[in-house]
Amino acid sequence: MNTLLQAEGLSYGSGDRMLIDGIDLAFAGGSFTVIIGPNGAGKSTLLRLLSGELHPSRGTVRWNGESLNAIPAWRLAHRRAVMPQASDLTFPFTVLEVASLGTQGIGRGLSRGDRRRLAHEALEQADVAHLAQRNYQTLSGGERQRVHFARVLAQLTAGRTLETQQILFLDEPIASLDLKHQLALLQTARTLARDGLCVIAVLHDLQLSADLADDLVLLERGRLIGRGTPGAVLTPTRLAEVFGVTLNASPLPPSPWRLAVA
Ligand SMILES: Nc1ncnc2c1ncn2[C@@H]1O[C@H](COP(=O)(O)OP(=O)(O)OP(=O)(O)O)[C@@H](O)[C@H]1O
Repeated sequence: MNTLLQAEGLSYGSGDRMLIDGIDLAFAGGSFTVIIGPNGAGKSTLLRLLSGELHPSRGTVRWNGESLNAIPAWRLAHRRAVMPQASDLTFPFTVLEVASLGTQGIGRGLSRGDRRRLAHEALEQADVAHLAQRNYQTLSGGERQRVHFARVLAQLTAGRTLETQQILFLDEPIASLDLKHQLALLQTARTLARDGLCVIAVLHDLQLSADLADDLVLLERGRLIGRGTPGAVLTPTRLAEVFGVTLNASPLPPSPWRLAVA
């Protein structure tokens, strides 16, 4: 594996509690990894540590061998985009302005017109171009989520004018989306991974995770319980122990969804 991002002995504590405890993980370009685990397992905390948004209490995160802490914020913004779980904006931005935020200060040799075009294209990719002039604050939860997906897509496209290796971090990106848009967003992420991007997402839907991910990272109480292909990680024993659910035969029975996302 051609490692792009590597976490070693990664730990994060709050008070006397370890929210992330001694995790070693490596991620390569061109891969789609999904972090799974029960509520409170530490998935968002891990994502924030890997993206450089949080600083570890112990351990390191390295980008191509270079400590994440040593990379200037502007360069990091070209290398990785983060779609957080919730993104409330207190300012009455239009949808186009929110998508354009992704390109602000990002990219080399881009004119204002180029940035606007990138934002528009990203809105189209996220199926919210028809809302471009709407006040973001008046949108539904799912529409807002799609606008933020457009924002990170625009950021990555602008960043590619300077950086060829990039990571997209997605924290429960489909939580508010209807089925069609869940599949569309994940399909877009998967296509980006096929084209060389490293995609790291937190998802709760184990079926979709198994269908779409190259590999899964399973967390429980801040610890790494499993890492590998969906078939290797989602064993009946683990599903019972970690999620408290039982399955009779195959860990993940055939689903009609699989046809749609193949
Ligand atoms: N700043 C903080 N201070 C104290 N505890 C925190 C802090 N941030 C998160 N936690 C706790 O750490 C644990 C892990 O939180 P995290 O949000 O990473 O979990 P998660 O796996 O993403 O959960 P969910 O599936 O519910 O979104 C939770 O028990 C949470 O209450």
